[in-house]
Amino acid sequence: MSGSPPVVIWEHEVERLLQYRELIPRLEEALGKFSKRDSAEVIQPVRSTVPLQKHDGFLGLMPTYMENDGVLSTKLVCFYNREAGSSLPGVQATVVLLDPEYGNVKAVIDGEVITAMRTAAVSAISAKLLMHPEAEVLAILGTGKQALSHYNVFTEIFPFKEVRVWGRTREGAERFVRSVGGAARACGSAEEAVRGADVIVTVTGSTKPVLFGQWVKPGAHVAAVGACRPDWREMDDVLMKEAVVYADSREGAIAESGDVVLSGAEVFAELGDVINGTKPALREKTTVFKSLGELMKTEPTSFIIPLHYGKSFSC
Ligand SMILES: NC(=O)C1=CN([C@@H]2O[C@H](COP(=O)(O)OP(=O)(O)OC[C@H]3O[C@@H](n4cnc5c(N)ncnc54)[C@H](O)[C@@H]3O)[C@@H](O)[C@H]2O)C=CC1
Ligand SMILES: O=C(O)C1=NCCCC1
Repeated sequence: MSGSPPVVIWEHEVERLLQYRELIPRLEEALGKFSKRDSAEVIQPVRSTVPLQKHDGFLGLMPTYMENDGVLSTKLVCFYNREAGSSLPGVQATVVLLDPEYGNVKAVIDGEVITAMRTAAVSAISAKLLMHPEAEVLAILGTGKQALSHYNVFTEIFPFKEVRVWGRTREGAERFVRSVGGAARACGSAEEAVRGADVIVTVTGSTKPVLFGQWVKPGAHVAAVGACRPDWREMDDVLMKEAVVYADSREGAIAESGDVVLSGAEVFAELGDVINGTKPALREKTTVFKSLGELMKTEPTSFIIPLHYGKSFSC
């Protein structure tokens, strides 16, 4: 195995192999394992970030080792501040799978679909755990790649009666609505999208708040995905201080989330703590899940390989 060149698995193949119905239970299990902080289960340090100052971006290195599962991988992700507007992509990712015994690279896998689907699947897990069970209205702020993957998984697994979308431009929101077949409503302002919503997803490239606590219905659940730098924001202090805050990784949120760092909000629990039953899911309260994407890129990667080889491949 160590002498074989790495297999390259690219976007369309990953798209063909990954399904939310398989991804979600695996991610729930992986989130639970991570929150136990048992080094034989998952080692996932906070990502190292290299600034790409000239290009207003960052390279994030995200290694994970799951010893019991024999899986070693790292994601390499470049992400940029494209707030000023640019046709270049905001996020580009690749996942590298290694043999933990030999140290050689076994696979190089496109990270675009993994990033879109894993991030949306974890937000959906947060909603499953924290939203009101009879939630009817979903609001999505943002109209990019994450907006689409979040729309796809949220409408696949929850019976929302209404989906509202807001983008920086009315045309952007209308284009998004057309792209999903018209089953959503484009809103003229973020406030219009959010007022009365039961679940709010923030997936913007903004560095300043786009979601304000005074608009948010008490008891609503927010899955906050953008603003993954310590000086970037998507939510204001009112919301951050009123809500009960959950994260995928507590250390990640404290180090990388401007919404947490600058508001001084406390991270109440990780999603994995709720899954493990060590912290409660406070569904009746206003809740914020702050997603940093810190973990679980390994999990989808590990099962793409056997799927790619028709289950007969052994890691
Ligand atoms: N938490 C996580 O695991 C992940 C977080 N992200 C972050 O999520 C956000 C969205 O990512 P993608 O959808 O891939 O990016 P994208 O570039 O496809 O979409 C970004 C969207 O944000 C909008 N936008 C940009 N500046 C804005 C502003 N000032 N106000 C309102 N809207 C604004 C754009 O018009 C566009 O609709 C980014 O901040 C990205 O860094 C992305 C991947 C994973
Ligand atoms: O996990 C990821 O992928 C990302 N996280 C935060 C910033 C953009 C990409």
